[in-house]
Amino acid sequence: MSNNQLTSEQAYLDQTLGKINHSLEETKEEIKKSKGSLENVASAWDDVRVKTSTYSGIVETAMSVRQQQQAIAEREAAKSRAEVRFQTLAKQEDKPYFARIDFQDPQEESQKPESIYIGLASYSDEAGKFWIYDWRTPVASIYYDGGLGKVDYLTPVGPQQANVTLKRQFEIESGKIVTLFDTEEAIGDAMLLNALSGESSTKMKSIVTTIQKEQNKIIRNTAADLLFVQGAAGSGKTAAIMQRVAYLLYRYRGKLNSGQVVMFSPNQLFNDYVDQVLPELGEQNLVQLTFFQYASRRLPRISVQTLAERFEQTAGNEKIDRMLGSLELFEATNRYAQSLNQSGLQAKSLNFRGEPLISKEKVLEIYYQYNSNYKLSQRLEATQDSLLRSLRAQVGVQMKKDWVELAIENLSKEEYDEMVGAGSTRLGDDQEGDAAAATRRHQLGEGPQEREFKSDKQERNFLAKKIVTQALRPIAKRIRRSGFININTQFVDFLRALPEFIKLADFSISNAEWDSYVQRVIADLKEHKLTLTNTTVYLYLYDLITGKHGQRDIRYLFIDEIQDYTPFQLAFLKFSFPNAKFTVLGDLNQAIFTQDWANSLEQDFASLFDQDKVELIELRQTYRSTEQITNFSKELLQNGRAIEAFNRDDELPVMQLAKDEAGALQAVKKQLAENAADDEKTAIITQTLQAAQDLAQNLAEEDVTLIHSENQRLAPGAVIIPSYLAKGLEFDAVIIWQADAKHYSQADQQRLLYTVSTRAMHRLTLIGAGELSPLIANVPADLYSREQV
Ligand SMILES: Nc1ncnc2c1ncn2[C@@H]1O[C@H](COP(=O)(O)OP(=O)(O)OP(=O)(O)O)[C@@H](O)[C@H]1O
Repeated sequence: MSNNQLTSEQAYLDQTLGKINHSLEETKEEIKKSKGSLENVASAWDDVRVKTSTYSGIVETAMSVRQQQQAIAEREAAKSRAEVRFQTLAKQEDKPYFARIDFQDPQEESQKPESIYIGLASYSDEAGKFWIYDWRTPVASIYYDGGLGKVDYLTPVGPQQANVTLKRQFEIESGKIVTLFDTEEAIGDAMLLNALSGESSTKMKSIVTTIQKEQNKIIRNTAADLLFVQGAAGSGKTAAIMQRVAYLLYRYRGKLNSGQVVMFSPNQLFNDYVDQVLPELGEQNLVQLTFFQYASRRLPRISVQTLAERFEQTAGNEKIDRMLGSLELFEATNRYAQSLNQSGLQAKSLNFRGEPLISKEKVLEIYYQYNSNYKLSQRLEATQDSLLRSLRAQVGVQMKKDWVELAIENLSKEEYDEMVGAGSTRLGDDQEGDAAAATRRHQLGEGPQEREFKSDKQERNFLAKKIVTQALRPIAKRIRRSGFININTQFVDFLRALPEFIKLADFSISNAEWDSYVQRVIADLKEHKLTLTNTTVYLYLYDLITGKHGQRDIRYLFIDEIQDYTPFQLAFLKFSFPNAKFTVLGDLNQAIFTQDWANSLEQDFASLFDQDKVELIELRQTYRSTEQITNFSKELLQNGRAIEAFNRDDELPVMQLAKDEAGALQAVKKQLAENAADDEKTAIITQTLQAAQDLAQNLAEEDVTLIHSENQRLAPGAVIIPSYLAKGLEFDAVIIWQADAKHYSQADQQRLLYTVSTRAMHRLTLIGAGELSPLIANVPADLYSREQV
């Protein structure tokens, strides 16, 4: 960088900042003005004369109220526009841009190249000159996509070409250029290295200044219905999708809002970790939830298997879990539901005062009286209508019963007044609303006046009708909510009938194994418990029977850590969000719940989409960890070769093996102290929750926080955390606890060990007791150092 360049760039920056400052002052004025005029308009309410004695007076009053409301709404909109602009400008005042590119249209090479500056948001002055371009504009894509020379980029009107003559990156602090470098690369290594050498934090940061070419493809993709991102641990999958959300919100501004974008994330801690990225980019947060939350919210009376239970209880059920999570089962559920059109619905009697009012046989008779061409949802709707009619017919029957007589006798004065005063409502209407409105009208003296009865009989009949209608109301509600279907029994019936709908032998499951599994599910259901896999089947079956169509307003759905989902769950999500485009991210090497069969997940899920609309992007370069940590951890895998480390040098991972657990504990204490002295934030990662709790007890004297539940917040200092909660997170230093033969020896623990090792950014220490883990013994000896402690 020459001094001349620096001087002229600083001059440009000063000019830009001058403009921004000016706009900032103007916007401040605007806010003040709109606040003032809002107050003026509001005080003008006093001038609105209410005239109600004549018809024209009423019309006049209504008109002026309306004008007044409109004036307030306009002022408010202007004020909030100005406030948003003010916030953007205030951010720009600090760091207005981070890059510059010069380019020419290849068709017009005789002309001077155009220079554009790229920042977090666009800025143009009164004359319409663009001083800064938002990083999401089509032209800014040039910055991320290639080096110097000819570059293609996509605009809303089609592909464009540019001949890039300069790429310059800046670091600006408080209005001064700190560094400036020109690069021929897409994004120079120097800038990236700088971005990556920072410390870990409890909040993920935005990466807009250093988005890589492959990541840019993910961010700007608008064509795919299913965008499948397979990427190594730390390759920036999560980072890329957070910027993708910001991009989509910008690209479809006005048509898409953040409430229409949903992300399924691995756990709550992760939600907490990423929740600053979008606000940092000037956008609102998207809706984030875990699959567990989604499923258990819909089944408040069932306790759905938690993340910890799922992680610790899957052993022993692999074959059956695999079948229950398969697309074959999804299809089988469809076939079973279809068969209910002929017979097999499990109904419940609608009981009233301890006895069946409408028996389950009657419910079934109604359900099956319709033509077999009916869809399940139509059949259900027709049944609901018919049952509501039967219920209304019951009013007359019940009115004659003794319990009604007794209820009339026992009416208090208040109850009597209430009944006699308010208007009547019909069963099956939205009674709560109607009744409330009627009472309000009554209180205002607007509703029907207190009745006068011609005879005692008339009074009795009136009261009896009221009492019966009220008493039957919960049943009407149950009918409208399809409470006459016994979904628990239906689900069990499906499980029992399953061998007719799927070949168990294809999954190497014997009939006896299946029968005993069904018995276990029945026992669980009695205790109101369901595994996550079963919950999904249960919900899908329920949705098919009741004809639910899912949430049609959701336009984009993101699923992170897709390797922990079953094909069935994914198919269910596709069914539940029928209008959404899917972006799914995963690393098959980090499958810690679904094990080997995660390998077919990609094809399974893709098979649900139009093949022309499926795109796969692979990210191989890792950014999180140092070269040494990446090279070590990829050797833990059988197929880790394709992973490329980013050239960032640091110390080798260390394997510390103690004679016994007490020695290992000492080693952890020592390492914790060393990391703290070096200012490295440490996570001690255990395999299970139990191990984390035990270790926390043993380290009670140390300054560490146990993260035992996903509902906690990430604490700023050192933490102890079980493996399944560490997913997606990162720490300066990681200590893997019990990294020995006793705890990490099975082939299926390879991925787990890989997942936890790749949480480390700068320092990785594995601590164990007894024998060296065979999984670590497989790693070439020059990739780590060994210490006997
Ligand atoms: N282009 C980039 N510029 C700067 N930092 C980046 C870039 N890409 C990724 N990173 C950083 O690398 C780290 C890992 O990224 P991220 O968490 O998105 O990876 P991931 O693929 O989701 O990992 P995992 O599968 O292990 O959860 C983060 O700190 C992220 O900010």
